[in-house]
Order: sequence, then structure tokens, then C-alpha cells
Amino acid sequence: MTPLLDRVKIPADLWNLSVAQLRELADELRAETIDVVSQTGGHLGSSLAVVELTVALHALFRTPHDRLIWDVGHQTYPHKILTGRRDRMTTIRQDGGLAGFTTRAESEYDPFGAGHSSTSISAGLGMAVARDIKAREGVGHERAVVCVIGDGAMSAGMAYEAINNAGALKARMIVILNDNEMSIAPPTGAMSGYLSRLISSRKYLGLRELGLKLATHLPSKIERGARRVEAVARKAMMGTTLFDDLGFYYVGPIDGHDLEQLVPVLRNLRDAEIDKPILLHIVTQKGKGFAPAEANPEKLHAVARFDVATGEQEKAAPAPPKFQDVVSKTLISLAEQNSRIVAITAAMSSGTGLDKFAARFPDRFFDVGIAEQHAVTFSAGLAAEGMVPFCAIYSTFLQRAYDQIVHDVAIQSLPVRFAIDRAGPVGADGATHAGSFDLVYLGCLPGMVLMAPADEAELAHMVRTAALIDDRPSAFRYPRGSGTGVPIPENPLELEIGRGRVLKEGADVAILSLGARLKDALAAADELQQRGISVTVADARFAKPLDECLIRQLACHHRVLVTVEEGAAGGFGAAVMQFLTWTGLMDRGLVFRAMTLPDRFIEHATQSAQIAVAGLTTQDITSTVCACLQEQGEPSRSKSRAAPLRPG
Ligand SMILES: Cc1ncc(C[n+]2csc(CCOP(=O)(O)OP(=O)(O)O)c2C)c(N)n1
Ligand SMILES: CC(=O)[C@@H](O)[C@H](O)COP(=O)(O)O
Ligand SMILES: [Mg+2]
Repeated sequence: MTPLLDRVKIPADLWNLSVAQLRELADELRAETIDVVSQTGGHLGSSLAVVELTVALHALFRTPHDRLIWDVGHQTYPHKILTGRRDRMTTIRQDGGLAGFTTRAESEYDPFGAGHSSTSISAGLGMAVARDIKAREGVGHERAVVCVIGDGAMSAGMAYEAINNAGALKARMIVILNDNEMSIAPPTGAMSGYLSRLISSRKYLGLRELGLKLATHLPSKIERGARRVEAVARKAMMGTTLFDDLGFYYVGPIDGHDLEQLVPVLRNLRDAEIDKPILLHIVTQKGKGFAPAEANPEKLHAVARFDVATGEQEKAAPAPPKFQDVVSKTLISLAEQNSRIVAITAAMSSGTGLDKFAARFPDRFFDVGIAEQHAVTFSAGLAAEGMVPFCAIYSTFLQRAYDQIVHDVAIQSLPVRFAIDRAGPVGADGATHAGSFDLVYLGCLPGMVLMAPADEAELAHMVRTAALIDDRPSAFRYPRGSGTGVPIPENPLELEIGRGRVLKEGADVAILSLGARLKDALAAADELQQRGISVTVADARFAKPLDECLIRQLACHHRVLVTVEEGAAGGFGAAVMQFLTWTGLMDRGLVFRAMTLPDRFIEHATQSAQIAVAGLTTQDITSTVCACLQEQGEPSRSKSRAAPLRPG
């Protein structure tokens, strides 16, 4: 039963509710959130932590006129329910449904899209400054800007760059630090320790204390001198905080689940004429109100569908090991033999499988927090001193560290090994999390060794190969999910750098695959064979350096050459084309096609649906080949007898 929630169609329906009614509404909203996520899966724990905050913010601020910016956006299920999207919540993260994060295209109540962390304060500051510029010009509207950022997201440099700027600009904005003392995993780092000490060293402020403190900032009620007295008294009583020192007005910590506190405090902050940015520190609990999520916040950060009564998540069908687990297993076994091997993650220890490495080698594992830029340069420093760093970062998050890869790693030719997880489409997390660009942004870097395994056995070989590359940077990129079920070698091979392999020989057409689409290339070859078309299938293994010898043979002995990769245009296929054009191989009647991700962002859906949207299925490869042959004339006639190709 959700009698109050049923009356809320838009946030304005909350404006006249009493605190007691808001309390009831929060209870209904929490139950609804649990119910929805039990049917859809998704980011549960973070959403449950902000139920009361969401209610309070929508009760007090005039969204969408006032700007409410959620960091990451993974905690916005309650926000979506209150902002006109309740009836579509069961479509969340599915094909054609609501997104799992905030997106501008989805709702005017999402003024800034997210997915990656620690952007909210910068975006909010931009909006606050835009407001003020327009006001000086006599256009635009007075509006509040409120950013909600988690304690995990506060480990990223970008948050401090924004605080640095906002403090100096004395921007009028409210930053709410939603501190649930959890990132996905327990947070790491000195800043996290600082926030914990801030909470434990200051008892929660009582209402009266808060009221007094805030009242001093309402100019109609106080005198300048009194303000100064308050500031001095506050410092003497509580000590100043880092945020105060950086030009913010710090308030807190307060209990973020207590609407009796949240509502008056937020009202005061909304109305106070404080000539500097405000930081409200609230303490919440990840998974609040759902016992299994409270008990295991890491496991229930993001969930599959689950049973509301028990919290038991839907079991995935039995499947081969996940790619990330192959990486960690191989790395552990290599690290047993090489004490220089160390592993680095940026807040994704379980996602990258490195939690297992951490359990085995706690002193050789570093979770640096959400700090991808630092993770890369930290790895570079380790490499400079002869360590063997494996820096495991999702493809999409590594984008943030591009200059560090170029300037700190590649130019110095330092042997950092990048384990690039979640390469290619990732499914429900959608466009913000797709690993689309790494082949492009790494493939253009001089000296880089760039590998992509076709399956989990190949991945194991590549982990070992990377460990042995000690004179330059290397990377291997692998998809989200399970392998193909091939046996994983106990003793992985050292691959010859820049050498591909041929899996099937034919005479008419060559398909050169990079990465996990190899199985589709082989299936397409079978289909084409049945139509009388003879197909060679090769696995490039390396996007850089290219196997020029293999490409030359494929080009010389086939009428059509098609490359396939799960990456944006400009990556592997483009490098092959560059080689073909500069060597003149393209001028001899060869028909060449590079099959890549399309030039558009692919929305959330299942991974296989995204591959279909991208046009990278078996069927797509088959029809691309047929279209190429058609262009050449009679499909079944061979250009020449195939010369034997180099064996794999
Ligand atoms: C740049 C970047 N790195 C990593 C992630 C993965 N990630 C998503 S949520 C999250 C934890 C965020 O913790 P916090 O900000 O405290 O939010 P909470 O989940 O506790 O609400 C991480 C590491 C990300 N979204 N963006
Ligand atoms: C919000 C966020 O960025 C992460 O929680 C992400 O959803 C994790 O993705 P994986 O499930 O692929 O680890
Ligand atoms: Mg947190």
C-alpha cells in the first residue's frame, strides 16, 4: 500500500506535506524502490541510502527549476520514482527503458547526466556561475544549485579541483556529502579516514545547535559582529574542517535518515544568504531499510533480481569463468613466482577480480580509490623502479587517465601493464560504461603493445605475455562477462609480440578478427562455406603492433578482407586500412571493410542486443562478406588459389 506515493505525480506534490507525511512517504518510497529493483536488478544499496534525502530535497527545492545534480547517478531510483517516471521503473536498464543513471534526454529533472563519478561539483559550479553571469546581465532566473556526492566519489581528484574552484569563486551552491562510509567496497585512503574522523570526533549536531548556527547566517536576524562571534565560537568548539579552510561553509555531520533534522537544516541552507558554497555532511547507511543490503553492502551495491523476503539474488545460469577471474587467477599464479608483480585498482576490486589477488598478496595490492589518473601515474612510478605493475581499470574509466597514459607511461616507455576490463558493450549500464574507445585511444600511441583475447585461454596467454614485456607499456582488453568455455591453460604461453594466428584457411574471403567476436567470425565462415564461399579466419591477437606479414598474406590471397572488432571506428580496422593503403595492397582490387561499433552511443540493453545494434553479429559478418563479394562480381569465384598461410 502506497497511499501517499500514489498522490505524488511530480515533486511539487511534496511541497505542502508535513514532516510526518514526508516520513511516511519515505517509507513508501523505500518499499517501492526495493520492490522495483527486486524485479529489475540494479543499484540497490546506494538508492536505499538516499531515500530520506531525496524526499527532503524534492520537498524543499523547486526542481527542475532548482538544479539537483546527483553524482554517478546510480542512487537515483527514488528520485526517478518521484519525478514522473514511477510507471516506467520496471523498464530500468532494459532495452528502450529508463536508464540506470541520470540522463538529460530522459527527464528535465535530470539537469546533468552521469554514470562516471565525481563530476557533480564541477557541473553544479558551472551552473551556478552561469546563473550569476545571466543575473548580472539581467536575464535568467535565481535558482538553487544542489549537488549530491558520495564519500567514495570524494576520493577523485576532480572533486577537489571543483572544490578548489568553487571555494575561490565563493559560488552560491550547496554540496551534500552523502557519507555512507562505503564506496562499492569499503573506501580506502586518507580522505576517507578524515571523513570518518570528522564523523566520530563531532557528535551529530542537535537540532537546536544547528538552528542556532544556521540562524546566524540569515542576515535579517543577525548582526555582522554576531556572525563573527559565531564563526569564532564554532572554530573553538569544533575545530575547523578542511572544507571550511577551502572556502566552504561546512555543516554537519547530521543523520541523513532523520527527516526531522534534514528538513529544517535544508530549509535553512536554502534560505540562508551565505556568500560562499555550503557543504552539508550527512551520514547515511548503504542499503538502509533492507536487512540483507545493510548486512552486505558490497554485494548488494548492484544486484540481480532478488527475492524481497530473503534478499536471495537470482542465480546466473552456469557459465564459464568470467574474464576478470581469469585475469586474477593468472596474475596470482605469476605473482607467486615473481615478487615484483603488484596489482592496482581504482575502487573496482571485486569488479576486476583483484579482490582475490588482494586476499593472497595484501601488501602487493593497491586500491587507490576512485582515482584513475593517479592509479596510472602511480603504476608508472612503480614501473620506473623495476616493479611489474598490473593496472586493472575498466575501459570506460581509463578514459579519464588519458594524459597520464600518454605523458607518464608511453612517452617514458614505462612497462605498465593495463588490464582493461569491460571492453566493448557492457549491457545494462549503457553508453556511459561501454568500453568503446580504448582501441582508438591506445592504438595511436607509439610503442604501445595492445592485445585483445578471443577467449579466456588467450587472455591467460596475454596476461603472461604482458608480465614479460619489460621495455614498454602493454595492454590487454577483454569483455564483461564469461568466457567461451575453453580450457584455461595451467601454464600460459608467452605470445610472440605482433603475431596473429590463422584458424581456418579458405580462398575467397578473409575475416580478420580482433578479440571476442572471433566466435562469430568462425560461425559466419561456416555459414558462408555452406553457400560455396571459401573463407579464411584469422585472429589478430594484437591491435598493435600489427601482424603486417599476416595482413599482407590475407590481402594478397583473397578478394575480400573484413576486420571485426568490438571497438569504435579508428581502432584496429583503421590501422589495418592504413597499412593496406600505404603498402599499395589496397590498390589491387581488394575489397576491404572494417566492422566496428557504429558512430553513435548505444543505449542500455543486454550485451547481445547491443552487439546486434552495433551490427557485429554472425549474421552481420555474413552479410557484409556477401555484399563485398557482390561488389566484386560472381561470389563463388576465387581470385587465386590460396597459398598456404602461416600456421597459428
Ligand atoms: C570514474 C569512475 N570510476 C569508478 C566508478 C565505479 N563506481 C560507481 S559507484 C562507485 C562507488 C561510489 O561510492 P560513493 O560515491 O560513496 O557512492 P555510494 O555508492 O556509496 O552511494 C564506484 C567506484 C565510476 N562510476 N566512475
Ligand atoms: C555505477 C557503477 O559505475 C558501477 O557500479 C558499475 O555499474 C559496475 O559495473 P559492473 O557490474 O560491470 O562491475
Ligand atoms: Mg558511499
